[in-house]
Amino acid sequence: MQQPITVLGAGSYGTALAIAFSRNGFPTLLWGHNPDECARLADERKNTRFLPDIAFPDALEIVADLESAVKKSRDLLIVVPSHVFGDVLKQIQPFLRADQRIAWATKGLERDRGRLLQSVVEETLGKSYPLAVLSGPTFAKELAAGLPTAIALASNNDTFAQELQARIHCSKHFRVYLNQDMIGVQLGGAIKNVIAIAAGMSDGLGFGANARTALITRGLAEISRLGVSLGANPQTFMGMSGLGDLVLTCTDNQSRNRRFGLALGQGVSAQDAINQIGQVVEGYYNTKETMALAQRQGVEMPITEQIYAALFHGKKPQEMATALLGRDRKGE
Ligand SMILES: NC(=O)c1ccc[n+]([C@@H]2O[C@H](COP(=O)([O-])OP(=O)(O)OC[C@H]3O[C@@H](n4cnc5c(N)ncnc54)[C@H](O)[C@@H]3O)[C@@H](O)[C@H]2O)c1
Ligand SMILES: O=P(O)(O)OC[C@H](O)CO
Repeated sequence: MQQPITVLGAGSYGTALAIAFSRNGFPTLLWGHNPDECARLADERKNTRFLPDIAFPDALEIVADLESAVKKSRDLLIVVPSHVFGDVLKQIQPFLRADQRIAWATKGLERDRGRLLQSVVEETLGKSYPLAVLSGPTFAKELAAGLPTAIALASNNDTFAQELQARIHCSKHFRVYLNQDMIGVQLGGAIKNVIAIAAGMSDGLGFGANARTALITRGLAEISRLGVSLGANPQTFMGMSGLGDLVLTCTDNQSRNRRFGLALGQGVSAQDAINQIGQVVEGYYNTKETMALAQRQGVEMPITEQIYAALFHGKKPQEMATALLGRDRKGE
């Protein structure tokens, strides 16, 4: 009998990944923290709020009780926003089995302390569980709709990596690339959100394709510098969780981080922009943490610095552009 997988987090992406597993025929449990929402998902057999056109495959079961969601599967995939990631780990801890394997597709850094999520998992749950992270250019709606998509998967355990890859990879529309670099794969997915806010702001200010592309390119340089300082392989940032996700998020309006930046560039306040979007904007939460991490590592991140100044010190978008363009001349 096939082993089930439990997806924890029934937002747009958790639901899309649960659909991807169950569409491949694997028994998949999907847990959300709101019992009313779970009842609605179970009743309607679709996520009307986030993915209204996609019916759940038969292999997808909604589970409102966290204890049974955790206990029924050896493999867990956590897909909640980064600011509640640590809380969810604490909630699942009492229910964990000794043979559990834990993956996540959350893109972000630890709330307040700004560490990689792997450190949070290891600190909260110990170092005995095989771990894996999924990250790459994957808008939930396109993935759920079965449009061609590719992603990176990194793990500290080869067997877990291969088994997870085999379950979610689908030769018709979902390519899953294995990557050995857990640090780089986590970092690329987290920091691209901040750069996407910058690209959105640039477009919101009315700048053109040159400016957007310069931000993507220099943003990639920032991400790579920070990643290398943490021990990542620079090559990772040329892959799905680096360049891939950065281009996707900086250029397409499905991205909430980009739309957030667009609104800021057009003069909308951060709070109004967040309210208008009505979903998680990871870069908003993670800019502060990224700044803290860069400072700890002694890494220069000029674009991130400007986004931080705009979000938390009221710097105007036009002043940010002037500050970036007016930096000292330097080599590439
Ligand atoms: N949506 C995408 O296209 C996409 C793609 C790749 C990665 N991601 C990442 O996936 C993660 C989840 O994002 P999303 O897009 O699914 O968010 P979303 O805004 O669609 O939904 C957020 C979900 O989090 C749930 N939530 C809120 N507080 C919670 C708590 N305390 N415990 C458990 N669940 C809680 C909400 O009920 C909601 O279902 C983020 O890190 C995001 O960057 C999203
Ligand atoms: O909507 P965003 O900006 O959170 O981006 C979603 C995904 O991370 C894209 O890969």
